[in-house]
Amino acid sequence: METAGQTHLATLSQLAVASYETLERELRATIAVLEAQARRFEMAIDNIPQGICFFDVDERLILCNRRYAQIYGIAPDKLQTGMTLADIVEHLLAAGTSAMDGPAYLAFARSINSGTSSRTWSTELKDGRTIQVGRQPIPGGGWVSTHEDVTELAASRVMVSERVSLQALIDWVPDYLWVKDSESRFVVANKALAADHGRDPSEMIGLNDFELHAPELARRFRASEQDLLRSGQPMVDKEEFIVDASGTGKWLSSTKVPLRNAEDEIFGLIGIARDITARKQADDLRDGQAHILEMIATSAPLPEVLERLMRLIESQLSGIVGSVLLLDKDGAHLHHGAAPSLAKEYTHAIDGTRIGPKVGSCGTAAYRREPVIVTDIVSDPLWEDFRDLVRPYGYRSCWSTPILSHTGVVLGVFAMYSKTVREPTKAESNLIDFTTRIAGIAIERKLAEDRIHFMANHDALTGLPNRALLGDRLSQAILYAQRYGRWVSVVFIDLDNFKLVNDTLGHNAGDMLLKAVASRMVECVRATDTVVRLGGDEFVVVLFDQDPNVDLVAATLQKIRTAIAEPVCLGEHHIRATASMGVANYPDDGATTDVLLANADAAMYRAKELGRDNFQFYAPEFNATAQEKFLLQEELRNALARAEFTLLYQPQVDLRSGNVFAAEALIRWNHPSLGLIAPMKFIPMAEETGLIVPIGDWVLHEACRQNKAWQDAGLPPLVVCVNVSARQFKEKNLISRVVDALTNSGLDVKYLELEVTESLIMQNVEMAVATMNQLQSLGVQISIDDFGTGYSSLSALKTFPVARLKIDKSFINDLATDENDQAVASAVISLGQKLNLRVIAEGVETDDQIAFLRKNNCDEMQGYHFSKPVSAHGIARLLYKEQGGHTPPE
Ligand SMILES: Nc1nc2c(ncn2[C@@H]2O[C@H](COP(=O)(O)O[C@H]3[C@@H](O)[C@H](n4cnc5c(=O)[nH]c(N)nc54)O[C@@H]3COP(=O)(O)O)[C@@H](O)[C@H]2O)c(=O)[nH]1
Repeated sequence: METAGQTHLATLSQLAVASYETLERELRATIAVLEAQARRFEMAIDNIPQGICFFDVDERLILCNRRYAQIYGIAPDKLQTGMTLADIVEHLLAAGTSAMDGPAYLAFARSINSGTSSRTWSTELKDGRTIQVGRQPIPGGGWVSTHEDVTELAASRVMVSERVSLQALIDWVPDYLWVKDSESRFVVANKALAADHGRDPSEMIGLNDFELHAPELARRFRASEQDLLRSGQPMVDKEEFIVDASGTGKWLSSTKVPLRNAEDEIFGLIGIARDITARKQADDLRDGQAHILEMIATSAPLPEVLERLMRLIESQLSGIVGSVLLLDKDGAHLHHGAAPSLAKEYTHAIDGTRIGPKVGSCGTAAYRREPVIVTDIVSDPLWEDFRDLVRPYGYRSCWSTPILSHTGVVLGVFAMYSKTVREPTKAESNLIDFTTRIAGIAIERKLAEDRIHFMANHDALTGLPNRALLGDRLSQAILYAQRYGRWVSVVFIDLDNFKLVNDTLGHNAGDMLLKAVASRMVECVRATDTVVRLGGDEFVVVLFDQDPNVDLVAATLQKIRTAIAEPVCLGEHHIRATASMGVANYPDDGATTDVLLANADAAMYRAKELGRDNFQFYAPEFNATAQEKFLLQEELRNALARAEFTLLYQPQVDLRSGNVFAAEALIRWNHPSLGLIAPMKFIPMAEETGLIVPIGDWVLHEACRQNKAWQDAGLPPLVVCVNVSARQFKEKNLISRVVDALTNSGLDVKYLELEVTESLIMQNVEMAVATMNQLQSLGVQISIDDFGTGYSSLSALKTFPVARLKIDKSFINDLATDENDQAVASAVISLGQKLNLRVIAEGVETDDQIAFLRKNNCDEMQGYHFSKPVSAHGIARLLYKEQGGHTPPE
């Protein structure tokens, strides 16, 4: 290549042969052209990005550009044409850019620039820059060199080579790893991350999130990263849920840290994220199970527990929905307990399915009591009858597991449906088994709670609501009545003489009677009414939403009364029960549950007082009666000390001779202000309070004393009969008390007879017979009072050491007309005859009754027909009269 200098010299040699003027003109023109060319050439050279130098064969500088001076830090004016290479090296050293010293640099330059071949090499300057130098020889000697600052390029080359090795390294990392620039573009991405997007790591470079993710997720990523780049705050182990490009939801734990350059400026970020979906699922499963167990422990409603359980398992198994079916009490039908994700129409369609050997997966699983895995509903014969039903919903496989109690009883079925034809994996089966067991615990617990609740609110014997439920039902009835202007009738019911049945026929018979009466009462009322057993023989009926009409209430009560009175068969006995009932109506007789119950109770007591087997509507004075009863009880406690008791005597007559042979002592209470009080009014009270023991003692002493007094007065000797109450009879020292009474009075034991009731004996036959034997061995006679009412059996009667049977008044009252009473009376008489016992009829008031008794060979009688109970003087008078003597003095 010709240099500018060569052209110049050639031109000058041509001009030497031309005429001076012409030549001068031409020369000037040529010089101008050449100068212009040279300027353009220099300008061009100055504008190229590389430094450039021309050297002649003598190592002298022909030309260099500004860039060259700039690269080496030499002032441009220092570089003059004709300078030697050594001069330039001097300038270079002065500029301080050379990394080598002068001689070394010169030697290096000369070795490089010698020869005729082209060369390229890099040199590193003192300031760290890398200069790539090219050398090209010039024809005829000399050379041209080019100089390019390749520092950045070198750096990126290093980076590229580093990146290549780093890529290999990070591709081993199973987590997602990436570097992004300040614009959130990927600079580096590892294989795991790239593979998720179906790419190679190199294809990720330069992409941003919007090119990889759905817009919403991309926006989320970008916003958080830009925030991080702005604030410089790293994001550490942030757990976030994303839906990836394939539509799969996954949990990531992400850490993103800003990247800074030497100037501490942020130019990008490095991120690492781990797919923690499996761990999250395990956590969710554990937390979910803990939550469900807590729900079970805290008695959360069963549907809520089952729904939570179902949602939990659905969150663990992809593409699966399920249901819990509960087995009805009848053990034959299935009803839905929870099916949050199953198509509602389908759920309804199979609700109430009967279990059986070929009833889809669930009905069959419950029937077989083992899991039934149907992988393809379309072809499995178990689904034959249900295929059309399920088709519209697209379920193809159904895996059903019976839910069993801890004793192995089927409680329901756990069903899982998939829209693909498949069977469960091992892991899925394990999870289903485990969840099914939890469902079993929840159901069993609910059943136990229901049972406890029922037991707490119901009577175990009759199954009726108990006192605990009464308050609730009554309150609701009152609220309803208040709102709609209706009545609530509260009926207190107490069976009459129930204790007698219990005592004489035993507790089993008593229980049977209570059950029979309870179910009859329930049949008499509407489903909205409530029949409650308070305990013992006490019941309450709450009549809900009543017409405000006493007659209608009375009609219901009469219905109950009639139903109760129907005979009940208790083994070999047929019992006719009766009840005393008291009614209080809301709102007239009370506004609260307590007041209504108290007033119905008072009315019931009134019914008892009025002879039982009737019902009474509450009246305010009943409470006054209760108050009165309380006061009377207090008076009774003092009556003995105040000597307010007296005895009347009722003669007993031999039916054949007509002679008085005995007298029954009957107590009276002569109250200073209340007057004469009948025993029926205070004896039960004395029994209740235990006062009967000292009172009975007094009667015994007084009767013996009086009898001895009659004898001492010269009257024909009589037997005095003294009633002994159950409480007295059970006293341990009864025998010694009797002995005391005889000793104190001096009465011969053969003139004392004790009357014990049949029911008293039947309460505890063994004990009664033992006590009666002791009395008999003393010489005291015993008669059985109220005979015929206590259900004593013939075999038991034979063992009783008694002298007389006393036919109860209730059988004598209608003796003339009632065939049943006649049958009982004649049976008792013939029984006495067979057992060699005397029989006395009590309550005899008419000639017809006497005629019947005589005709049936009854031995004795007592009753108003002959004499009412009379004073001791009255008896004396009677006996004198019988003797044909005069009336004794008072
Ligand atoms: N533990 C004790 N109980 C006693 C004592 N004194 C009496 N009683 C018991 O009280 C009940 C009621 O007795 P009372 O009012 O005295 O009635 C007796 C007779 O008056 C009555 N009676 C007798 N004959 C007739 C009649 O013809 N008609 C009719 N309507 N009543 C009549 O019967 C009662 C006697 O019954 P009973 O004892 O079963 O023979 C009563 O149960 C007494 O037992 C006592 O001191 N202690």
